[in-house]
Amino acid sequence: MRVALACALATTVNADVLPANDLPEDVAGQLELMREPPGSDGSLGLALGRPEADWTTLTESSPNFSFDRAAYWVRFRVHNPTEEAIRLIFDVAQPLQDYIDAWVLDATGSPIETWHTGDRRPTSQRPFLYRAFAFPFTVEPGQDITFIARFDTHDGLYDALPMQLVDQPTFFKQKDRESLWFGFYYGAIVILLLYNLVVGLVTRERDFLWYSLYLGCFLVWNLAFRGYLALGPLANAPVVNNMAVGFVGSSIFISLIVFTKRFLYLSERMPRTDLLMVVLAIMMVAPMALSLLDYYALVFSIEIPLALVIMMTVLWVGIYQSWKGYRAGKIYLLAWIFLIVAAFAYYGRVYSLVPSTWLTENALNIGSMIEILVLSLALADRISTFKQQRLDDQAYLIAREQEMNQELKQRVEEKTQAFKQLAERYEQESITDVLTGLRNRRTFDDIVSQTLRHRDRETPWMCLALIDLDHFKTFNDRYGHPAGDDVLEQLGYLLQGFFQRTDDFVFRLGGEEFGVVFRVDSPDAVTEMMDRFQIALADTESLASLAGAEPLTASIGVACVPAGGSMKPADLYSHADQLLYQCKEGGRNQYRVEVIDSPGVDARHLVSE
Ligand SMILES: Nc1nc2c(ncn2[C@@H]2O[C@H](COP(=O)(O)OP(=O)(O)OP(=O)(O)O)[C@@H](O)[C@H]2O)c(=O)[nH]1
Repeated sequence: MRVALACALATTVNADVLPANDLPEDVAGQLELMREPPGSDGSLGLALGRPEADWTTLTESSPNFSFDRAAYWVRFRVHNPTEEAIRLIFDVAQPLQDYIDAWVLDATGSPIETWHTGDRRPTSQRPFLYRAFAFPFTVEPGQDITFIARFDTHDGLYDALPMQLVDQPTFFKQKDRESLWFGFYYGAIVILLLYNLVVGLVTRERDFLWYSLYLGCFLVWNLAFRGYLALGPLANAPVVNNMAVGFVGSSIFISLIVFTKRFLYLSERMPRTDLLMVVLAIMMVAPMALSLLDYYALVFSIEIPLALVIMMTVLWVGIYQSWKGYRAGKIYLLAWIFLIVAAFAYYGRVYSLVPSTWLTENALNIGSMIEILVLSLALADRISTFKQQRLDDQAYLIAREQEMNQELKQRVEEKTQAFKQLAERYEQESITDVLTGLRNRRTFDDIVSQTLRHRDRETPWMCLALIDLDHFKTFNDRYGHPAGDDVLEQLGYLLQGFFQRTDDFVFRLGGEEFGVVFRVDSPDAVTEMMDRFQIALADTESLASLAGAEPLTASIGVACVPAGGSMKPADLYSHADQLLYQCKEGGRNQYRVEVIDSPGVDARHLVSE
């Protein structure tokens, strides 16, 4: 089949002698080709000794012998019909050709120039420093020369061999343009690589790091594939450069798989395809390892089909996710379409399926550049989406926090209010007598002293009445303590009802003793008040019904003093208490009123009748 391929590229008609001053643009049909018979020692002598019938015309300018262990010979003749020497160059723009031996022979068949080069030989053996292989020679006026070259492989794998024969100025002009173009291309990849690497390191987003690894592998592979690696520091270590093509080539696909898995969430969205991708990545380790053992043809016979399956799979992933409406999937598909179209254009040119133009020549570079750019943009877009998501999350958290703070504040307020009410209740309870609901002794001193201090023109007199039930012990003993409680309660009601002005204060001071703080415009009104009270006490039905046989009576001591004076509460109390005592001594059921104009002076004493 390989022989058939070689024959398909050639016809049996031998090519003409080429005029050095008027070279055809395309070498297709101008070169002669011979497949070296097995067992040949590969020497120039043996090739020259072959019958002419073994040579066929090469109809392709870029033949590809693919997998073939045989060596191939290419030959052409040039004549310089002019008066001047013409400098030409035979360019084999295939940086990965393993071995090339080339000779320029004069008309007698003697070698004028000899080269032994190829990417498996040190770069220093090249005619000059160039990423591929170009052979410069001069055709003197009237001279006929024959150029003959032998192409051989390390272990039987050829790539396309794009050939051209041009004058040297044209060649260098072309290569200057090419260098510029590649400079832009690699520069752009390096910038994108650094950008993704820095973003990955700063954001700790591993997608960027895997993508950077993919870019890094792609860059190194491309430099090796395009022959630039052989011009670098490892120029004279061809084995390493050859290993790099296979090793880094496999790495590209492994890093691409990891990136795709993460970028498109394959394990969640396409678990079966994810598994397939993992298997393919593991399989890719085989050519990687083989490349280290330098099994070049074997590496590519595994790597190429695997790469095709991977490319088809990632294409499927892109199509499926686009169909499902995932944004990342759409961008990914777009990026891959560019690369795939470019790859078809490039290889189509190699196999003469599409015309060889600047665009098809550089299709891979353009396509890969767009692919890389689109994926970088997709990643950047993802970062901005993440950022937006983070901002949204933050905004949500802030709003939630505010809401919770508000809730907390409200709860604290409610609790504070409840505590306040509770405290007020306790406070109220602490100053309230449980049985009668009247004020107890606690606030008595304060209220007495406040009322004593407060001058009022309308009611300038302040009185303190101490009311004590008579023979209450006997009542208790006779009717029981609960009945006594009822009496005290009813008396409380009575007092509250009787003294109900805003500046009247009724207290249960303890036991069956009650106190009333009240104001009057004149002390003369007090006796009349006390008379009324005694009547009320006797007439109050509830009390009367409780009292039983003996009516309930009380003794009352009332001390009155003009408010705003220097009378002390304790002294006032003591006066009232003494009056009460006198009432008890005087036979009970009576009141005594003492009017103290100024403390200790001119006290008027009024007694109930
Ligand atoms: N039911 C009842 N009795 C009380 C309460 N507090 C005090 N007492 C009783 O009131 C009585 C007061 O007795 P005394 O101080 O001897 O006074 P009295 O019997 O009223 O005699 P005089 O005051 O001298 O008329 C006692 O028997 C107390 O137990 C109370 O809250 N409820």
